[in-house]
Amino acid sequence: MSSDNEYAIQVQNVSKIYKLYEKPIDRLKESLSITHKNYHRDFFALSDISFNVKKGETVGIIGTNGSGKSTILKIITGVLTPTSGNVRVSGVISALLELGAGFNMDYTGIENVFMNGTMMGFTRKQMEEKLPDILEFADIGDFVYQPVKTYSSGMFVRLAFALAINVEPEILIVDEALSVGDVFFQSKCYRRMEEIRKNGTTILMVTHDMGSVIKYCDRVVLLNKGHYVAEGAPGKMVDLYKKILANQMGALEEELAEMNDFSGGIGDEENSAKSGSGTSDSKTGKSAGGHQKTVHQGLMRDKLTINPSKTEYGNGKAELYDFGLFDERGNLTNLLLKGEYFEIRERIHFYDTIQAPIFTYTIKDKKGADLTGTNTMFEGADIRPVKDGDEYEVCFRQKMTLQGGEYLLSMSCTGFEQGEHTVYHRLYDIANITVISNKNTVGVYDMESEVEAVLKPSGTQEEKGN
Ligand SMILES: Nc1ncnc2c1ncn2[C@@H]1O[C@H](COP(=O)(O)OP(=O)(O)OP(=O)(O)O)[C@@H](O)[C@H]1O
Repeated sequence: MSSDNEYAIQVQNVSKIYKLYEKPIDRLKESLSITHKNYHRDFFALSDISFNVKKGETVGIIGTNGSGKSTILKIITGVLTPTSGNVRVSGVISALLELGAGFNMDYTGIENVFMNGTMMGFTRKQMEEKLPDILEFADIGDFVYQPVKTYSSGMFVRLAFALAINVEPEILIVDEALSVGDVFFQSKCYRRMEEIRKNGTTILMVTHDMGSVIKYCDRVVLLNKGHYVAEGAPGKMVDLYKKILANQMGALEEELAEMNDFSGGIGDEENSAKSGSGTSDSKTGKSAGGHQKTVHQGLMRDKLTINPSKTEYGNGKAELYDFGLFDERGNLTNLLLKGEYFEIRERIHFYDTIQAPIFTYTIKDKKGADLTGTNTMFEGADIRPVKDGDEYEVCFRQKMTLQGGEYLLSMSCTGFEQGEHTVYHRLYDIANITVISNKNTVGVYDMESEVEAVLKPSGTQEEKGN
């Protein structure tokens, strides 16, 4: 049972409606109308959004452009008021919203630091104590004595972030700010965020960088066009988000319905992936897009360990009906040795004409971060147009250089139709790959360094060793 004080942020049935007028004059006409005639239409930037953030959690909000991410952050921080619903916040918020929010452009950097500190409830003395850390973190030199309107966007974000993160906030809210600033500053910010997160700060972040979402968030809320879609484990939510990006709304709804069948399952990694019948609907014999399926015998995939959860989507013009993973000795296996060559084979049946199909594979870690992958387009493979009834067999051959560990393999047949990226059939996290290694190096993969070390003892001739 959850008690109220376990939450840092509670968002309850929040809607934000903007009045949109066709012409500027309509606004005036409406305000002067004696009959109270409407000259506007209501636009729901947010429709009845509810979610909670527990104290100490790092939660990400993701969604396509215009889905309402910034709007909800602004409502939580009090910059905007909701049209209906309410937000309860427990703790001092430090927010890094869009560039410029909370800063007075005519004030110097230092003056802005003091002004924002006061707004957060700190005394001048407290801010004076924090100032050295803030300035050191921002590292913009004498510019702190200049009005912020003279700053480059990079300098501005350095100061704004340094301030937001060095006041030891109870709740830190970050909106996409990290995409500005150079790579060194970004990594410094992430390190600092990691520190304050370990100290128990609640973090709510909006970002389009799915790698950061998977790496830093405990939980993710997915919005679309102002509506709440789902919340749960980062890897799962990123997969749902990719469906929205690929316009696979049917597949998305199917998956959401399955997630909801597990009452109370949303937000729980294990429960949010429903056990299903593998990658195809074996009862109806239909492909993802509803075409009558061709039945294939003697499948490679039958000899592999595959994900029992339902993990497919696509418009049904193609079916990736079989795949295999072969080690250097030609064994069909999920087990590979680091350093050996291996093959990923895919067999695809087509139910329609496709001018330029693309075949792909991706390897992810357990948290859902893409580690590597390629496709026939990147590789410049000669792929011909296909028609109903055709089949393709594709083989990717490469060396396993990932460190020993457990990984997940996804694959798909995609393409472009009228310039739009189209997913014909995608199987994600369909099989595991276990990499066995007798020598691990640092990080996710091994660059297979060749080492040459030369000892030069004092007073002797040089010795060479490998
Ligand atoms: N002042 C406003 N008047 C009218 N519509 C607005 C206003 N501010 C935002 N909107 C609209 O509300 C919707 C949500 O905007 P918001 O900035 O919250 O989206 P977002 O998810 O943060 O998008 P992005 O990823 O592009 O930053 C958008 O369609 C936007 O055009």
